Amino acid sequence: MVKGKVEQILITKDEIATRVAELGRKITEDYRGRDLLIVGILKGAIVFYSDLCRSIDLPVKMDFMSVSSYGAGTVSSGIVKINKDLDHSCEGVDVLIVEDIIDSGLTLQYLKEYLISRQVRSLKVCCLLDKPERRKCDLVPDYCGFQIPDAFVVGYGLDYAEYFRNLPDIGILNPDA
Ligand SMILES: O=P(O)(O)OC[C@H]1O[C@H](OP(=O)(O)OP(=O)(O)O)[C@H](O)[C@@H]1O
Ligand code: HPA
Repeated sequence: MVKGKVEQILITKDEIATRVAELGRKITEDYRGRDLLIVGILKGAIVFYSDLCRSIDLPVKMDFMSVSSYGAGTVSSGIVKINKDLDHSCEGVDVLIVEDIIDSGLTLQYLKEYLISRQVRSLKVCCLLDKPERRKCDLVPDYCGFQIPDAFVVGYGLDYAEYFRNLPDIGILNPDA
């Protein structure tokens, strides 16, 4: 089923694993001695989140938000909707948002403003993939796995119309599929 729908593997599972381990080491160094809350953004970040958290060697807390702005398409509607908020207060807490991808940047811009308004102690963003060419706002991640070209990608948590999230590699979607 996947054959023909993903036209090219962009990042292999081994390359992802190596980079996730590097990010985990860096985050461990940066947050040593601090109380960190890692916020995963459902659903796209789930696979990256679970691998990244296990590569961070610190006593962290985990929470999730669910937002959506793409529906079943490949272009952001620009309207970000919070479907699930944090379970606990984040006031005075060091928060790291974990995202699968930054494309237009509108989702993260909205989330950052929202969490800052809830008076976090500090706020940083870790994304696996960044498409800087597509940016519609001024947003730069603090930690980034890979910069990628302007193509719609799937796998390792990323979907098209909810499919392909379970692919172990990241590939470019065949636009005709
Ligand atoms: O930078 P942007 O243009 O805002 O795009 C990035 C967002 O788009 C995807 O979420 P989506 O709304 O598709 O939901 P999902 O995580 O459930 O797949 C992705 O997980 C990011 O949250
Ligand atoms: O390239 C992408 N793939 C999957 N979801 C996305 N959300 C923004 N960009 C993408």
